[in-house]
Amino acid sequence: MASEYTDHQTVRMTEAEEYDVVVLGAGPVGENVADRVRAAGLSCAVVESELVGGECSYWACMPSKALLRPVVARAEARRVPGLRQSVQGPLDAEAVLAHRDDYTSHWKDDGQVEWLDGIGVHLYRGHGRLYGTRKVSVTSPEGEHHVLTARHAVAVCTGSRAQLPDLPGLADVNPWTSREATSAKEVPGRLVVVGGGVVAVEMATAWQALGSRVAVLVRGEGLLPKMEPFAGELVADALCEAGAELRTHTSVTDVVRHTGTGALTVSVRGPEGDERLEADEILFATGRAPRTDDIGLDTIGLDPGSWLPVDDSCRVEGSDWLYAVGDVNHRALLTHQGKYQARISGAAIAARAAGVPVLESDPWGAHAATADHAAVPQVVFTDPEAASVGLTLAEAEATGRRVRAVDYDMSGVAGAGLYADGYRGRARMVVDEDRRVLLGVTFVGPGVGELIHSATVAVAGEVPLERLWHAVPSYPTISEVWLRLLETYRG
Ligand SMILES: Cc1cc2nc3c(=O)[nH]c(=O)nc-3n(C[C@H](O)[C@H](O)[C@H](O)COP(=O)(O)OP(=O)(O)OC[C@H]3O[C@@H](n4cnc5c(N)ncnc54)[C@H](O)[C@@H]3O)c2cc1C
Ligand SMILES: NC(=O)c1ccc[n+]([C@@H]2O[C@H](COP(=O)([O-])OP(=O)(O)OC[C@H]3O[C@@H](n4cnc5c(N)ncnc54)[C@H](O)[C@@H]3O)[C@@H](O)[C@H]2O)c1
Repeated sequence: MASEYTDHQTVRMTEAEEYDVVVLGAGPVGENVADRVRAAGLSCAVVESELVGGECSYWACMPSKALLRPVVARAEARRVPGLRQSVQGPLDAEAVLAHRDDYTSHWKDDGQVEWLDGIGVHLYRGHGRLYGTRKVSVTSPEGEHHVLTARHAVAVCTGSRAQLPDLPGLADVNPWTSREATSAKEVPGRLVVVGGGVVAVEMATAWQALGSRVAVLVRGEGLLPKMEPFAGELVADALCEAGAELRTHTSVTDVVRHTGTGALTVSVRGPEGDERLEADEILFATGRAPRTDDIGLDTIGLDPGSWLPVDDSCRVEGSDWLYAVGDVNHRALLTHQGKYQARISGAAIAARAAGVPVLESDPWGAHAATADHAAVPQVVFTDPEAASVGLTLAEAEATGRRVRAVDYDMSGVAGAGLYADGYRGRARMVVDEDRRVLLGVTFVGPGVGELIHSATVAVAGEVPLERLWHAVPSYPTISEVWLRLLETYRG
């Protein structure tokens, strides 16, 4: 690490303000690091440039799920005989958007600030930057400067932002990113969605059901490429049945917004050659970039704009005081996994501050985020839901282990048939044949989001197959798919 930064022209020094721990970024992850270190009796300051609660509360998880819940509930109700007839009408888009607004507290963070206050964390509003070893400078919106010193640790929890492709003039047409897709006040007539990942499928599902005519453009083979192939296939079928158009092997080459009408012409290249699509909005759901370009990484010898690789206690490699937690370390860009890392790193910071000589850093120890490697769960809140934990078959095979995939058509489960008429879904478990434990599980189908934690327990707990036979699923629930998977494995 480089020695302390001394450019006093960049920041006017104020009297040093000292804390045990300084957290940069008050998203869900920064909040949880602060909570953990406070619970261990350390003093803590948090620096936030926008809203306490971060991307998740205002432009990601919460608004997107508030938009999707009525969509999925209506689709499921339409599959229940006796109820179907009552839910044939369109969604009340205005009411759905109003519900979404309530869920984001109308983009106000008073509640979260009160919570921080309640746990005794000092909030500095403003843009924070590292300022040499264990120091953070903050410039408030009013132009006031503070230099905070951390006695033990600085935790960078600045998250990620949408990554736009490098198309000339793209910024001039004001494309939607995940922020606009989750906060838009009106339903666009025609929406082009670029990308086939989680943001793309969730937002295509939501806006198609809210009344947009959606076209999804995917440059690769299909949707949800990070999951088992059948997940993307089932979600694609459902999106198309809902009226969306899906074009694979298709890339955007140009986007023009017309003055006057405000409409867009989107030039695309696909299997049919070059074409032009007309749209009212275009959403780029093309991945994320780390928010590290302007956080003073250069003052400690690190590269601005890079993800921050960490060890299993979330400490930045080569440092004894700098931690990077949540999206910014690029381990698993998910709120629940970032919060898990916050619990682990908070405990590690507290243990090191207390002078504990040896941390519990063995796999699955209290100071090791082992689940990041072996048991990351994710639910994609589309209709049908897609939920997974651990490794896909392809990932498991790539580790060189002797593995076997066991598949089951979930329509054969009694509880699934009761849950929805004509239930369509599929399950896969990936078995480590030598250890006879599960490496990964994927469920796709209505209602599987609430099923995946059972698989997370099995994978993280490395529960032997022989013992899984004794975990008896209740009749008649969808969970009986576990029994069917075990029977299929036994043959
Ligand atoms: C549309 C969408 C839907 C999603 N849905 C889900 C979901 O359903 N479930 C799920 O688990 N995950 C979901 N995610 C992912 C989830 O939003 C992220 O994993 C999560 O927000 C990461 O939390 P974080 O605290 O690391 O970062 P963020 O939530 O991005 O918070 C970082 C905070 O740091 C602040 N900050 C940044 N730079 C500075 C600076 N220099 N000074 C001061 N403050 C700074 C930011 O203002 C922000 O408040 C979704 C993502 C998107 C885009
Ligand atoms: N329910 C959830 O858990 C949830 C919901 C939304 C987002 N998230 C998380 O947020 C993160 C971001 O999601 P995301 O969907 O933006 O990213 P992603 O990485 O999952 O998907 C991005 C997709 O865009 C494609 N792409 C990239 N550049 C492109 C280009 N120039 N042209 C066309 N396609 C391009 C990629 O091939 C990829 O399939 C993910 O890690 C995801 O796990 C989670």
